[in-house]
Formats: sequence, structure tokens, C-alpha cells
Amino acid sequence: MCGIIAVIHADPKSIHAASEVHEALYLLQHRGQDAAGIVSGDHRGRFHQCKGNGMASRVFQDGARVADLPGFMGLGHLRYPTAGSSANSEAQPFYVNSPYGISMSHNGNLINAPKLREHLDKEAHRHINTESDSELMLNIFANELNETGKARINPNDCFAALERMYKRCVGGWACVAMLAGFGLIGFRDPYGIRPLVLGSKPSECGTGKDYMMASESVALVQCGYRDFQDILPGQAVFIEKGQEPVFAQVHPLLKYTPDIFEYVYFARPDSVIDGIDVDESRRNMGFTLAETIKKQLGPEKLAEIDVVMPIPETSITSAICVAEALDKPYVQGFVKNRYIFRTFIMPSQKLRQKGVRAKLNPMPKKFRDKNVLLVDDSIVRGTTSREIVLMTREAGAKKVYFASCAPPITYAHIYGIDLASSSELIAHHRDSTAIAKHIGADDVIYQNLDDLVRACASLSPRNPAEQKFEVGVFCGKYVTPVDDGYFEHLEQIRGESKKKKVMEKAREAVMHGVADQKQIRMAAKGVEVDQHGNVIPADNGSPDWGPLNRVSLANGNGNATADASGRPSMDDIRVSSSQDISLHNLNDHP
Ligand SMILES: O=P(O)(O)OC[C@H]1O[C@H](OP(=O)(O)OP(=O)(O)O)[C@H](O)[C@@H]1O
Ligand SMILES: NC(=O)CC[C@H](N)C(=O)O
Ligand SMILES: [Mg+2]
Repeated sequence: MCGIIAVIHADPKSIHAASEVHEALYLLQHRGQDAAGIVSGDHRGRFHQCKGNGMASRVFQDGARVADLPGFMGLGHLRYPTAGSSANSEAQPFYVNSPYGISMSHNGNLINAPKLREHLDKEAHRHINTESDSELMLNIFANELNETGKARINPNDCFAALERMYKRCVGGWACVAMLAGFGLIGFRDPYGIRPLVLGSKPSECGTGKDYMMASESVALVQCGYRDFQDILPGQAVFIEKGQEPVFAQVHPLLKYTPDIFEYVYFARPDSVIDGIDVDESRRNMGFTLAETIKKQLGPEKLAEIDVVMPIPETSITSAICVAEALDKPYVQGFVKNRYIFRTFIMPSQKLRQKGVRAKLNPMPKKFRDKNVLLVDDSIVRGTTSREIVLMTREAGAKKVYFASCAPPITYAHIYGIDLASSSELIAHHRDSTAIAKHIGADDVIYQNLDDLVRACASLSPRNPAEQKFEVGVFCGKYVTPVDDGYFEHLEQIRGESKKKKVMEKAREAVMHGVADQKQIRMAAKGVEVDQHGNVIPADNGSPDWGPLNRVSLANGNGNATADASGRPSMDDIRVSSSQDISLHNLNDHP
């Protein structure tokens, strides 16, 4: 799950769009911790970028780098990879110089990436520099835009290009893009799987409005934007410099099916997504879960429960409601270390395991001789639940029951939440008795899928009875068609053990100078290689220079002036030189 942001100021001379994007990045940090980036666009049609691996504060050196990013518009991205690797070179926003200069931030996952790659290679003849599906999407868009053959384009040309792009891409996406010197675009997949909301505020220059788009409304609220409007499934919006937004349905709205996992885990509780208040949905989840707990445990076991405890942080809202409905004391027994971040979205299993203990510390007096009902929002790999049950017992609890606000997660997530490959999911081949045994609990209680859907749908501003959600992870029925063989492909690219083995072998081969091209490519995702081809030891915080057999970054040196209309053309857009990009991109290089 990634976070995306876009800002455009009414005043084309404004140089502060990036500082708003930067502010918003911190509000969406929970959506991606692996990489962060901003690209700004100034009135001369130049882009300026700063991106790299790490959280926003590291990449932007607590804001010091934002001064390098002048412009009246900007894009931001927070990455939690679902495709490709965690390499620096896959940090977003992505950029292509042709046509017109385009930068793009993508939240989601394309499930027909190999087909798109082939099309770009064989038919469009566009070079793809990484394994990222987002780079593919940007290039598909760029190629369709190029089909206009015009030196100057208008919003309708963009919509037409998007229409063609939507016919090629399959999966979930919410994207924001910037055309150099021209304006901003936002668009969302035909099912509205991934979220995108637009807001506005009066411009500081006194005339017109500034606009922001973001994955979650909390970013808009905190930056002073109002008049929210969710971008509809299959809808695109174009905000040209100094103009009002123009909307177009670039693909028929197929079904309005937002991803239910946004409400379960991903989004902040103070966000409203597609008109559904996240905190309220979690309260509802707590109340309905309590009913299932009553039924499953029965009066005797229920009477034994002394306290209801949340597993911070996401489940707190629901746990309060479970306690209220069961008429049991709500007790916070775990203290969360606020300097350790979300463990589930950490990149490796070892880190996730370590993360749980470092993040949550039990206060023994809250547990001693108690029968405890633990409440979490979800059980994915079981890393948290297993460790927590153990900690609960170590802290002196007698019986430990474990309740999950989400139903068993039995299938892979394919639209932008890297839940795990199905073989890693604890519920994939286990029933609740086996799961309880596996995590060491006396019993495990899961929310029913219908109850979960009702908890969210009842808050929908559309017809609640007809509100549907993307729930493939719980039942294997996905909203888009999925090609035969996709899951095998997924298993292959995501299966952690396999990835690890291949990676280790490749690293070793590179270290010993016996790697073939494929191994060099593979190793370059985990082992940094400098511009001379020398291997830099991993985890030293140094930037990614890109794999050896690929062009590292774009070169060029056109002129910087925009024409009278301010619209981009091949001539008036300066493509950043590799030196410029080095300066901005390679934060930590000595
Ligand atoms: O079964 P698992 O694989 O452990 O994944 C599920 C857990 O991961 C998440 O917590 P996380 O620490 O990421 O975030 P939170 O602080 O928002 O709860 C989620 O809230 C569950 O607690
Ligand atoms: N979580 C996401 O939305 C990821 C976006 C994109 N698929 C990537 O891996 O960078
Ligand atoms: Mg959690």
C-alpha cells in the first residue's frame, strides 16, 4: 500500500507546492515506509526531484531538502512495494521525458505487468529501467499520449490517452501525474479499489483556488483543504495551471468496490474514504465481532473473561467497542513504542518478528492471573499474534483468547497491499483450531465476512444495501478478471523463502565475480553497485546507482523556458541532467 499526494497552486509563480506535499507525506507515512519522494514542477516547465529509500524524514533530511524543490505543483509518494524490489531506483514518483515531461505517483498493483512490459518493448519501443509496475503504467500512459502526435495537448487529449491506457491495464490503481508546465492529473481504476480524494482551498495569492489530491482525507484536512470529493471509479480529473478542475469518465464505472482492507488496517482512523468514516467502520467492526465472540465462546467461557485488550495500534477503536458490547473492562496492557513503526509493512519476516517485541511491551500487573481477550484488526502471517500471545502468557495471564476484526485471510492480495503470498498466510491451510494452536491461544475468534461488509457498508453515503467492497483476500473472488497462472506468478515473485534463496545466491555470485547478467540484476536489488560497477556493502544507507546493465538515469540538456501558453513541448522542457538528479536523488552519498 502506498500513499500518493499531488498539489497545484493557483499562482504559477508559487514555489511552495513541495512544502505542502512534504507536510502531507508525514500524514500518510503509515501507508509506506520503504521509500519516499517528491517531484515539483515550476513555472518554467522544469521538474525537480528528491527521492530514495527510507521514511520521509530521512529522505528529506527533516525538511532540509524541500528547499531544492521549487514550483507551483508537486507530487509525493510513500512506497510499500508490491511489485519489483525495494531498490532505490524504484522509489517514486517516476519520470519520463517524452512526450512533454511526465511524472507519476502510483498506488496499486497491475496484474498484467508481463503483458504490458512486452507491449512496451515490442510495440512501443520504450525502455523500462526497473522491475516496477508503476514505471510500466507511466510508460503506457506516455505512449498513449504520444499517439496524439501533437506538440501541444489539451485535457481532452489526456483523457483520450487515459481511455486507451485503461483498456490495456488490469489491476488496482490510484495515480497522480504531472505534465511539465501544464498541470495535474488524477485517476482511479474502474472499480475504485484504490482511494483518491480531491480538495481545494482559496489561494494565498487572493485569486483562484489551490488543489490537493491524496490517498486519504486526513492529509487534505491537516493541510487546510476542504470541499472533498472522491475521484470516482474510472474517473479522471485534469487541473490545468490556473484553471478549475475538469472531470471525465475515462472508463465506465464498473462497480464501486473500494478495498475493504483500507478500513480494516491501512487507513488512519481520522480519514474518510469514499464517504465512509474509517473510525466509525472500526467501531462497527468491534460491535459485530462482539456478537460472534458471544456465540462462539458461549456463556461459560465468556463469563471467564476478565479483560478486553487491544493490540495497538490499529485495533484500539474496535477493542473499545468489543469491551463495551461484552460489558467487560477495557484495559491497555501493552505500551506501544512510538518510535517503532508499523511492523506488518516491514520488508522481511525477521524484521517483522523483531519489530513486534520492540514495538509492544506488556505491563505484567495488567495480565497477572487474568483471562485475557486480545483484539487485533487482522491476523495475516500470524507474526504479531504468536508473539503477543507468548508475551501475554509470560506476563502472567491464565487464559488467552484472540479475536480478529477481519475474517481469516486465505488468499493473496493482488491490488496493492502486499499481504503476503498465500503460502505465508497463517489461515491459508489452517482452520481456527489449528490457528489457535499455532499462535498458542486458547481460542481464536474471527469476524464473519458478511458482518465486516455490513460494518463498512452501513456507513456508505451511496445505497448501503448495495455497497460492495473488494474482498478477494477473504474468499478468493476478486473484482477484476485474473489470468490463469497469475497466482503461480505471484507465488514465484513474492514467496519470501524463494526470493531470499535466489537473492543470496546472486549476492554471493556478484561478490565472487562469477555472476551472470540475471544474477547481477537480482543482486543489484539488494546489493548496491556504484557507477563503476563496484559492490557497495548492503545496508550502509548509500543510494542505488541502478543495476549495471541499465541506464542509470535520464540525461539531457534542453532549455528551460516555457512558451507563452506555458504548455510543454519537446523543446521547452528541460530534462534533468544526470548531475541534477544525482544531487537531488542521492541523499546520503558521501
Ligand atoms: O499477522 P501479522 O502478519 O503479524 O499481521 C497483522 C498485524 O500487523 C498489523 O500491525 P502493525 O504493527 O503493522 O500496525 P499497527 O500499529 O497499525 O497495528 C496489524 O494491525 C496486525 O496487528
Ligand atoms: N503499495 C503500492 O501501492 C505499490 C505501488 C507499486 N506497485 C510499487 O510496488 O511501487
Ligand atoms: Mg497491529
